[in-house]
Amino acid sequence: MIDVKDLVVSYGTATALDHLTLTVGRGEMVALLGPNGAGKSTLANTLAGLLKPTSGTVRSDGRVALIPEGRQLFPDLSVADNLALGGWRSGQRDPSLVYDLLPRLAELAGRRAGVLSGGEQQMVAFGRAMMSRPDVLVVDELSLGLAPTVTADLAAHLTALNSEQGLTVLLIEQNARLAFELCRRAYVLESGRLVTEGECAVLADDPRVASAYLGGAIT
Ligand SMILES: Nc1ncnc2c1ncn2[C@@H]1O[C@H](COP(=O)(O)OP(=O)(O)OP(=O)(O)O)[C@@H](O)[C@H]1O
Repeated sequence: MIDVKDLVVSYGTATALDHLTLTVGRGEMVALLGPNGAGKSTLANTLAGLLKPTSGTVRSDGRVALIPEGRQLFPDLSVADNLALGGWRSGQRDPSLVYDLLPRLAELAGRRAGVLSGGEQQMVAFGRAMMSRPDVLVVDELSLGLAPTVTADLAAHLTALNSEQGLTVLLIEQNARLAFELCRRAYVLESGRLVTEGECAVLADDPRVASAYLGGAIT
């Protein structure tokens, strides 16, 4: 569903992704971990078509939607208008599917996005992505700055979409515990290169991964 081969993405002379190869199969939910500056958002933006590869290829079947880092809402527009912008490319005007999925958004529809809490804003970004009826969802930092209960609520929605509707998900996360809970497989990126990949259960027992991302071994 997502097939990235030998991908190089540069900003001028600075290389952010350095010959990256990874795949996410149809209906899979796969995690991508990495420290600040590893190139995670660069990959997300390239998958969403916002950045062009310098070399290598990025292929995906079907429509790709992005929940961008920092949400990137239009703060002066209403929640309903932010959602409508998400449906612009696919011609999807009716937000009722998204309101069925995330009923709180129907209650917030008339509110200005800029006055919402961080969790509510992330829900709007989630709903906006779903307005395009994606086959593949790239989530750039679901949990960033959110309370654990809010993150858990959003994660439950994501898991349901993946397991019940077969949505393919690439979950980019700083919170490795969350990523390992939600995903079976993960890739670890550092300085634009893959340093390890595999089953989350195995990675969690890898001392390098545990000390860098889990604050010590998982018990
Ligand atoms: N617009 C830009 N112009 C120049 N360099 C950039 C630009 N955007 C990102 N970079 C650089 O590319 C590298 C990868 O950045 P990127 O934002 O993809 O990392 P990240 O893993 O998402 O980091 P974070 O977790 O902090 O968001 C970094 O060295 C960053 O400084």
